[in-house]
Amino acid sequence: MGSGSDGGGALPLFETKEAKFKNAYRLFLISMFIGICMIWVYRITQILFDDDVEERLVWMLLFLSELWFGFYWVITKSARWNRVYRYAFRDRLSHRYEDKLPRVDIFVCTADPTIEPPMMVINTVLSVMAYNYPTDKLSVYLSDDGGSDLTFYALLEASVFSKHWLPFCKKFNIEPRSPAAYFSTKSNSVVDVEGLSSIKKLYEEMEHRIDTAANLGRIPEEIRTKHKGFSEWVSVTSQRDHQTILQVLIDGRNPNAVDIDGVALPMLVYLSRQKSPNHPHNFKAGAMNALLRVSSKISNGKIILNVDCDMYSNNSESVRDALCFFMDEQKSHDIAFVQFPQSFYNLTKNDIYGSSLSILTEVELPGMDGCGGPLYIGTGCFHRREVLCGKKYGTEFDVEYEDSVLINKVQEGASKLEETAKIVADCTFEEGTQWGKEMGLKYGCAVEDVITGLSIHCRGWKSVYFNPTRKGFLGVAPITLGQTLVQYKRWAEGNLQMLLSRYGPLQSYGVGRIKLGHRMVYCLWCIWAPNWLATLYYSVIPSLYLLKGIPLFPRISSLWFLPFAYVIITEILSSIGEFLFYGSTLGCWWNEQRMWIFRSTTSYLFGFIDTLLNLFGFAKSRFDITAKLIDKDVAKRKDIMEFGNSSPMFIILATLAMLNLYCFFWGVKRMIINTQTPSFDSLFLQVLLCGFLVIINLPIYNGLFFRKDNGRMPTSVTVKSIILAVSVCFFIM
Ligand SMILES: O=c1ccn([C@@H]2O[C@H](COP(=O)(O)OP(=O)(O)O[C@H]3O[C@H](CO)[C@@H](O)[C@H](O)[C@H]3O)[C@@H](O)[C@H]2O)c(=O)[nH]1
Ligand SMILES: [Mn+2]
Repeated sequence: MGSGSDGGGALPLFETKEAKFKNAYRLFLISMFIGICMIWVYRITQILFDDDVEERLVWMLLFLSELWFGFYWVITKSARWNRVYRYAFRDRLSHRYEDKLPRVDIFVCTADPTIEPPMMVINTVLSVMAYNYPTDKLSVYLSDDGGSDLTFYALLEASVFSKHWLPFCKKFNIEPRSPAAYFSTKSNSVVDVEGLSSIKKLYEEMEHRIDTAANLGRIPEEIRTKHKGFSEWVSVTSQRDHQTILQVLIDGRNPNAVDIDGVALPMLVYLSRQKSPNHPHNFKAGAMNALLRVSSKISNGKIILNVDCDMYSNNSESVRDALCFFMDEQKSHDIAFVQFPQSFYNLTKNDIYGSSLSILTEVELPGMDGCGGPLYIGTGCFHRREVLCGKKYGTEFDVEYEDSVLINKVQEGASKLEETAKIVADCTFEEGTQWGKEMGLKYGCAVEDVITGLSIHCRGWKSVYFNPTRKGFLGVAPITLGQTLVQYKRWAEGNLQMLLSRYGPLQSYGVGRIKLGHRMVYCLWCIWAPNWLATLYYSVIPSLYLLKGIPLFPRISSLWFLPFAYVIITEILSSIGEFLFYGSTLGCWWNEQRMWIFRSTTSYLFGFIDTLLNLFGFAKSRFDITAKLIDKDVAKRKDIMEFGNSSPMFIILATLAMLNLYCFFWGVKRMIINTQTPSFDSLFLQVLLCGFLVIINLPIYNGLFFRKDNGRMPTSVTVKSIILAVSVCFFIM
């Protein structure tokens, strides 16, 4: 072991294990699938030809909905068919490669100083500067699409604070290395008290200065004179119209760039690419591509880590962990990127908006890893630079990691470097090039990350999903219902655009390169949006027919009842099982069921419509940035659902809730009073479905009628939803 870089016969740097009880689980899935087929058979055979036309139509559409759900079920379970789990051995990596570690460039993206506070951004930056990795091989780039001098100022402060923070982290080997996160953990007793209080004081002073500037609305003159970079803002008139601003805040090549212990600091660069109203800037994808080019002129790291500005590093070993997957002598040759899960630090106990993504991170991504590799989800992801720049998988790929020392030899000063690197961030630079198409991140899709990952898979590469016990990255999940639904709308829209693009998993592009199973799992996200149709149908029609007293499901005493019961019960139990097994609560499961229905009838519907509008050229693509600032008033109510405005999404939700409430009570009442209508026996499943929807919607009734706080539903929503729901019921009766 450890006999040189060829690694022949050496122990592997990573290991892959299959999930336990795989075959038993597969058998179980097959039994469920048989149940689903029986439901389809029931719909086909039981259609009554002497029924009236309307009822036959309703029945057929119900069948189509169930066909869709069954199909979607197959897709979701395909992501569970072959789960694998990865383990990295970074001690072996250090042993074999410590002096040959590659350069790593870290890209942090921010876009708006008001909804992404600079203090949060620099905490993320500091956390990644403090990785346990040779500092001369680490470069950190901040892309600021907000073009804000406040963000620049905060980064300048961070560059000074890092001289104290990095030695502190390394001396006491602390975790996590985001100062704000670290100061709020309770377990920092191992550190010496004096050291802790003095670093905390430095941090608080810095925070105070930044807050003062933020409240002032401009950077005070005495600060502006301290760095030449501020002069760039003299000519900046707007966020959307300015020249490229590139400032090397710490020049890692400079022997004077050291911390208080005399240890070299990582490179730290601020970039705000040129913006002009005449050029599309392509949101985050455009920012990433500018970073790719600028960094290639400065540090040109072979490995690139991309994080969103709210995702601080929670584990100082992540770079080394990721490298285990890139540097194994036998198994690394086709691995293009290593994706860590998106995890969040601001979740409430029962995760009221279902934003923990726990099933995605614990079940679906390991499942995708088993059949070709996880998707690229935009943050917490390590890429090989060449792959991100468009390289195909093939023999010409060199796995040689020895760094060319070229960059170090360049003896030009930082200002000279800024001048040369700046040019590639101009908005005209990409004209007539393959950037955004065959090179870099793809343009024109609301999920630039996922489609870029897919195109990499189409070029023959694999990817790896790594989910260590100590989470690699922690970020901010949206904290209001509105934000959550808008975020999902963007995702649903982007994924549907992807399905329709030439990379779409159903398209022929990439056939043969990307396996059927892998395509199926990709579909899981691609077809989120179309779910709205079947879900909406299922949450309206059976309830209205309950009101009319017409049964649409088999009676309890019929044999056809069995497949329904089997599928419903096993699906509920197995999904509860998944939640509990991965450390979630029953409450989380319940909230996730609610959010699935809410998203389907709002985010997915709107995402679907916008995709179509976009396709036919009626709408321009946009990127609604998720707010990371937590409003104090909202934070007080974090355990109840936050509505607060009269978004059209809320009107839909409220109308559906009212409709089901009405159908449930009138339907049941009529069933009891009027003996003409069919009995409970034949309406049981409909009552159950409608009752379930009523219970799911409890937070909506609460928001409509009982709450007094600012997070309640506005009265206008209450009025509109009641009128709409009542009219639908009268119309149908
Ligand atoms: O014009 C823009 C817009 C956004 N961003 C950055 O993109 C990141 C993600 O934006 P956010 O609003 O936080 O979106 P989320 O929905 O939380 O992001 C998820 O989904 C996005 C795709 O929809 C991916 O880009 C993200 O990486 C992924 O975390 C943030 O750091 C932004 O600063 C830019 O740099 N430029
Ligand atoms: Mn985000």
